[in-house]
Amino acid sequence: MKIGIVGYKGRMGKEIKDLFEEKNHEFVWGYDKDGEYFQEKPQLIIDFSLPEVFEKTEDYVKKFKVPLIIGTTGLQDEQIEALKTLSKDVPVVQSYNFSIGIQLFLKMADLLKDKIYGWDVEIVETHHRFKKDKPSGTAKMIKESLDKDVPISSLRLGNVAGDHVLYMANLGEVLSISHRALSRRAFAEGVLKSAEFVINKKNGYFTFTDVI
Ligand SMILES: NC(=O)C1=CN([C@@H]2O[C@H](COP(=O)(O)OP(=O)(O)OC[C@H]3O[C@@H](n4cnc5c(N)ncnc54)[C@H](O)[C@@H]3O)[C@@H](O)[C@H]2O)C=CC1
Ligand SMILES: O=C(O)C1=N[C@H](C(=O)O)C[C@H](O)C1
Repeated sequence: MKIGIVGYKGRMGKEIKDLFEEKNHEFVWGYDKDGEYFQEKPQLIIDFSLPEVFEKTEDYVKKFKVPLIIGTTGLQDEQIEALKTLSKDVPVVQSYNFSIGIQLFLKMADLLKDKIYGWDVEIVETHHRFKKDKPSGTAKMIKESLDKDVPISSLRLGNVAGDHVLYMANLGEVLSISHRALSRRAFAEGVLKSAEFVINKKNGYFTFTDVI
């Protein structure tokens, strides 16, 4: 595959570029703060940047008419709507977490959500000090999967790649589900799976749940 990355100079951008190149795919196009890198037209675009870059990504996806995989967090509702509109013309995969472990976490949360009536439920997420958004996109996905208003606590500590814990307690016991990304590689692997999934699709809106 010949890939393009929005945010290619960032932490995730570099991890994704490295992984794809290790697997003999080619990085041919990029967009970052200092503009465009152009070698040739990409076959798909991957966006790990910031919500304020979204419109630029949208323009490039329309211009190249290629699939989009987007992991940028903190998107506004209107931007998610815009992705759904875009997906009528090109395939789109959107997720706030591309790790397999978080997919399993969401399945466990779904299994438990009807069985913890009256329990205290809280989410704690911990990330590196450079993270711009709070709470994390993953914490928002976990909360959404529970169908109820659950408090989220956010810690910003050192270089933590991404920890999420769902605590559930009654007066006699505490149950928790926890996930720790040991590095950004786990997310990049999910992006590669998504690229293989989406590359030959014509259009449609997908999440990482659809991919695995
Ligand atoms: N969905 C997932 O599995 C994951 C999502 N993320 C999300 O990915 C995004 C990026 O995370 P990191 O790589 O850690 O951040 P980062 O700050 O290292 O990288 C962001 C990149 O976007 C570029 N950028 C910022 N403003 C720009 C502008 N106006 N125009 C063009 N480029 C611009 C920066 O120069 C930088 O290279 C965040 O939203 C983060 O929450 C991060 C890890 C996993
Ligand atoms: O910014 C990060 O680093 C991460 N962001 C995502 C989020 O906001 O949930 C996913 C992951 O936890 C790392």
